Amino acid sequence: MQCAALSSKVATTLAQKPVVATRSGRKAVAVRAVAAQVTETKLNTKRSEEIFKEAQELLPGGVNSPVRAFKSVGGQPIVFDHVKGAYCWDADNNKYIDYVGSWGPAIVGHANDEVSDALKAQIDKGTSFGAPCELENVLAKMVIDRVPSVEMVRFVNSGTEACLSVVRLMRAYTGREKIIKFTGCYHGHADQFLVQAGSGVLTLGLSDSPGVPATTAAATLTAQYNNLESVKALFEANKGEIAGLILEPVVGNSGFIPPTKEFLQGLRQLCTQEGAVLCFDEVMTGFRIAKGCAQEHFGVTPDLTTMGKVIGGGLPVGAYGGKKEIMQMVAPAGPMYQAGTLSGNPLAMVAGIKTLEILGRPGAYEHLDTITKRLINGILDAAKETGHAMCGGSISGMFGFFFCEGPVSCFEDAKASDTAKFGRFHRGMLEQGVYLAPSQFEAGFTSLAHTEEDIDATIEAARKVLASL
Ligand SMILES: Cc1ncc(COP(=O)(O)O)c(C=O)c1O
Ligand SMILES: N[C@H](C=O)CCC(=O)O
Repeated sequence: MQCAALSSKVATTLAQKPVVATRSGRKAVAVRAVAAQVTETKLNTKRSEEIFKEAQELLPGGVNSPVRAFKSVGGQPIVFDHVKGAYCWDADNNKYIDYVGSWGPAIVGHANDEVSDALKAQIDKGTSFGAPCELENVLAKMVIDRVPSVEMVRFVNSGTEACLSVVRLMRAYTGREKIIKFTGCYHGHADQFLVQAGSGVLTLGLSDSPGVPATTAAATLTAQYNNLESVKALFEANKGEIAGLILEPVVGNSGFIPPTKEFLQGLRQLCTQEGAVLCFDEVMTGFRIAKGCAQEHFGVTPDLTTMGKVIGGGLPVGAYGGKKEIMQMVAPAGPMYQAGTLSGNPLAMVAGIKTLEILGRPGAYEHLDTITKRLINGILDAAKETGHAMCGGSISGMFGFFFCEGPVSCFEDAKASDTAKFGRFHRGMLEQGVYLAPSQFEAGFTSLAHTEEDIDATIEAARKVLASL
C-alpha cells in the first residue's frame, strides 16, 4: 500500500457514533455503524428521496441488499435511473462518474453496446431453457482456458451460491467439517460465512447474524489476513479436522487489502501439508485483476475457485470450479448434491461470454491498470497536499484507500481507520458528481469505459473535497 501525508487528526473508529442524521432531518439508527456528519447538500435529490421513502415501506430498509442503504456514510441513497459506460444518472438526472460498477460486474462499462446486442439477440431465442445448451460449453471453455486451477466448472446464480456450494464440496471431498475463513472477508450470506464477515455485515457493525445455528458457526474458524501464524495455530489445534480454507485472494470486503505473495504461498503449502482444500474466492477478483484472475497474478494455484460478478456481465451468475478429481464429486457425476432451475441460463451465459470476449482483447487489462494507478496515485497525492493521512493502492481495475497512515494489511487495521472522515469524503464526492461505494469497507472498481479525463476530473474533485474536510 502506498501512503500519503500524515495527519494528527484523531481517528474515529467503528461503533462510536450510532446515529445517522439524514438530509431530510429524520434520524435513522445505523446499527452501531459510524455516522458521517452530513451537511446540507447542494444536490437536488428530491425524486431519489421520494422513491426511497416509498421503498422503506415496501422493502426492509428500503433496499434489496444492505450495503446500498448508505447507513455508514450518512444521508440517503441515490436512486439510480440509468447507466451507460462509466456513468450513472440518478432519478433527479444528476450524472456521476461511477466507481462501483454494480459492485464489480460492469468491467466493460455499463450497458456496453456489444453485450446489449448479444442479449437482445438471445431474448428472441428464449431466456431460460432448464436444459443443456451449447452456450454453457462456450463459457465453461473460456473459464477453463483462462483460470489456472479450473479443469471443470459448475454455473450457479450468485457468488453466495458458488461459495456455499464450494464449502459443501470441500466437506464432501475430505470427509471433514471445519473450515477456515479470515476476519473481514465476505463470501456471501450463507450461514457458515456470517462469522466475523466483511462487506455489509462489517459496514453495519454486525459481528454475527441471528438465525445462524451455533453448530454451523462453530464449524467456521477465523484467522487474521496476512498472518500465516494464525492459520498454522488453527491447523495445529484442529488436527485432521479442517476440510478447507476459503479466502479473498485480494480483500475487497474490508476495503481494498492486498495479500503478500508469501502469505498466499504459505497457505498453499499449509493446505497441501494438512490435506485441506484451498479455495480462492474470486467472486470479486475473478477476471478483474488479471485475465486468469488473482491466482494468475500471484502465481499461486488453489484447488477450487469461486467466481461471480464479471463472469455474468451484469446478469446473475456465479460459478465454482477446480480440479477434475474434486469437481467429479458434484451431482450427477458424483454424490454431492447441488442444483438450480435457472443455472446456466442462456441469457446470463451470453452476457458472460461477450464480457470475457471483450476482456480478452489486447490492451484491456493494461488500460484498467493504467487508469486505476493514475486514479489512486492522484487521490493519495491530493490527500498529501491537503494534510490528510491516507494510504491505499490498486491492482488492475480494483482499488481502495483508508484515512490512516497505514499500512492496512488486515481487517483489524482497516477498522482503526477514520471511517467518519470517509463518510464526509463520500458525501463531498457525491456532490462533485463522483459515485464511490457507500462504505469504507468496500473496494472501488474501474472499467474499460473510464477515460483519463474521467480520472483527472475525479482527482480534481477529490482535491476540492479533501481541502474542505
Ligand atoms: C468475495 C465475494 N464473495 C462472495 C460474494 C457474494 O456474491 P453475491 O453477492 O453475488 O451473492 C461477494 C459479493 O457479494 C464477494 O465480494
Ligand atoms: N461487497 C458486496 C459484494 O462484493 C457488495 C454487494 C452487496 O452485498 O450488495
